[in-house]
Amino acid sequence: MTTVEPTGKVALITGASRGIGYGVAEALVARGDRVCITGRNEDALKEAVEQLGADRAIYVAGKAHDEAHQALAVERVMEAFGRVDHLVNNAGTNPVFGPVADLDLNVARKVFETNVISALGFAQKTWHAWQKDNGGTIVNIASVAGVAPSPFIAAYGVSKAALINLTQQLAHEFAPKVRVNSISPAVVKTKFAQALYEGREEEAAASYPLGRLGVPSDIGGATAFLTSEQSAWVTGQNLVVDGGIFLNAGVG
Ligand SMILES: NC(=O)c1ccc[n+]([C@@H]2O[C@H](COP(=O)([O-])OP(=O)(O)OC[C@H]3O[C@@H](n4cnc5c(N)ncnc54)[C@H](O)[C@@H]3O)[C@@H](O)[C@H]2O)c1
Repeated sequence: MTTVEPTGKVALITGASRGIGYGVAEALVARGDRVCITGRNEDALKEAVEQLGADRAIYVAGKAHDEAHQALAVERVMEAFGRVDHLVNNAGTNPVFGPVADLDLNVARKVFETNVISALGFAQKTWHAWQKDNGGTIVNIASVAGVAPSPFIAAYGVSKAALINLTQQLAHEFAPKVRVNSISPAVVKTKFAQALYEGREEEAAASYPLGRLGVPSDIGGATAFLTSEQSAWVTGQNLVVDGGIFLNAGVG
């Protein structure tokens, strides 16, 4: 049970039983929002809801790219809370690491489906709920790999670049009712990114001007800003949250 004063606002967050999505859910619940988290693993979702507080959180299990799941999730949020204010498209995948010349196109399709089509579908379904009710905000969790190319993760990088462009498209079309922004993190300590720093975290952290890798609450804080009135005149932007690592691009 939480004692925070409720904001009356409701957020739908995809892929949020762990990692960055969970960090976002924690940040929004901590300020008094109610949340609906989605993901594929029902046990993990149940546990996450218990930790967030059953008075503040619900879950809907399913695959983010499945249209029926998208519709159901929005429907459940409306049933449970009577409104939706924020959509955070966080679910994402990167199953391959290797040269673009050998990239399996079926894998590339799957990456696009999860990283781009899911966000597009959830935005559509939420938009239709907004038409009957209030406006709101969308935050798409992109990546620094969508801003500058990273070798050996072409499908992922291109999908995140598409997500950043989708953010701008939606920001245009959904204004003035809905503000749409993206966040592009560098390496954040989650299961997804573990292979990038495991056994060499100190060395990896040293290349960041702020001296450490990201943690989910860093992205939670940025999302809290972009879903608050403090960012009321911000739309169509991609907020790079990277411990300053991009500053090093100009060095050497
Ligand atoms: N961790 C990083 O360094 C980093 C950096 C930049 C961007 N990101 C992005 O942040 C987002 C979250 O990543 P994370 O690091 O927390 O990873 P994670 O693996 O810890 O969490 C990803 C979540 O998305 C869910 N998910 C994946 N595919 C799904 C699907 N088809 N349907 C429903 N849920 C699905 C997973 O089950 C999991 O709950 C992703 O979009 C990722 O691309 C992560």
